[in-house]
Amino acid sequence: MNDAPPAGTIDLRAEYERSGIREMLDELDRELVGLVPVKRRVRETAALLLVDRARHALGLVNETPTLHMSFTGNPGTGKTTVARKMAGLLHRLGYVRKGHLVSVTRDDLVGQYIGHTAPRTKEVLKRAMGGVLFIDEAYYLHRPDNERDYGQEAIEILLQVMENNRDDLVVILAGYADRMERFFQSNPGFRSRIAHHIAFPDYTEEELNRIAVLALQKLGYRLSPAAEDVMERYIALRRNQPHFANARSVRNALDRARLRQADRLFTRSAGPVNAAALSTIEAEDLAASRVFEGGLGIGPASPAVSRHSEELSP
Ligand SMILES: Nc1ncnc2c1ncn2[C@@H]1O[C@H](COP(=O)(O)OP(=O)(O)OP(=O)(O)O)[C@@H](O)[C@H]1O
Repeated sequence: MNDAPPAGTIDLRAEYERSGIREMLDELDRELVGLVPVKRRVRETAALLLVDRARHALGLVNETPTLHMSFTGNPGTGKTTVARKMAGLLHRLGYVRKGHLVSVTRDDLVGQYIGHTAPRTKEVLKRAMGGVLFIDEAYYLHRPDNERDYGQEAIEILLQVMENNRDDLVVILAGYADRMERFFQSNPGFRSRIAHHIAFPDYTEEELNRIAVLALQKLGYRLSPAAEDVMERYIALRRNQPHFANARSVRNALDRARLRQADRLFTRSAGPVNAAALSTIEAEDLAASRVFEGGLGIGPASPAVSRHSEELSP
């Protein structure tokens, strides 16, 4: 029996399996909580590229599609993580040679003195060739208040490379949606070179809680039931404080909780500790956070008094 499709046809399903794209999309689904619209867009992009490859193979097109993208959203919403996955996807489908991600900000591209910017930008572009160049807070390249800003030089080089090296470099511009929109308005060259705009929503409290559990699981830790409640409160409070950075704030909080757990075990354990003690974050490890200054948000003023609240009361 011959599995090859009839001449002049292409089995898209088989290509999907063979290229490893399915595996990659499944991984994206498993590893990232929420982000439903983003995952949908990544899946659509994969389908578009599979179809483009098939069209190439049948001689219907011979142009490389424009793959430059913009990822907009607040800090810690998964933009860098998804960009890394996107780089892998583009590599598996043969759109970039190596599939690595080079993440930069204005300071990596723009020099402080005359003559420093072009070599800097070119050096970054050289490193990124064959992969994805991720420019975080890309709008800082443009300083509308200063016409002689060196950022303009970097912009011009980038625009040229985005046009001429489309077959070996994908550029992703990332940052806050409103600032990016203003940046595109004053730099139409970028807008016209970007084909895919993906918006990253903020996580809901429930998603942030799931992110916490998943991140700890990956590290081989767990929250005690009482700590789960404190985590929920932590997220509810932290979300409304300045400098909140979605999943990143959650991960940082967990890093600090692990430090406190270690300190607690070290200084207060009377005898030997078992695996459970070594892998459990207790309520107090989280409750010591500055976010709770002024109390744990538990008591008459708090509408959601939990079943573990008495354990946390002073
Ligand atoms: N949906 C998610 N599920 C699980 N972990 C996530 C999710 N989104 C982000 N994270 C984790 O949160 C951290 C921050 O994510 P990432 O760096 O991708 O965000 P970002 O949008 O690029 O933020 P910034 O631009 O501020 O760096 C990473 O450790 C990442 O693994």
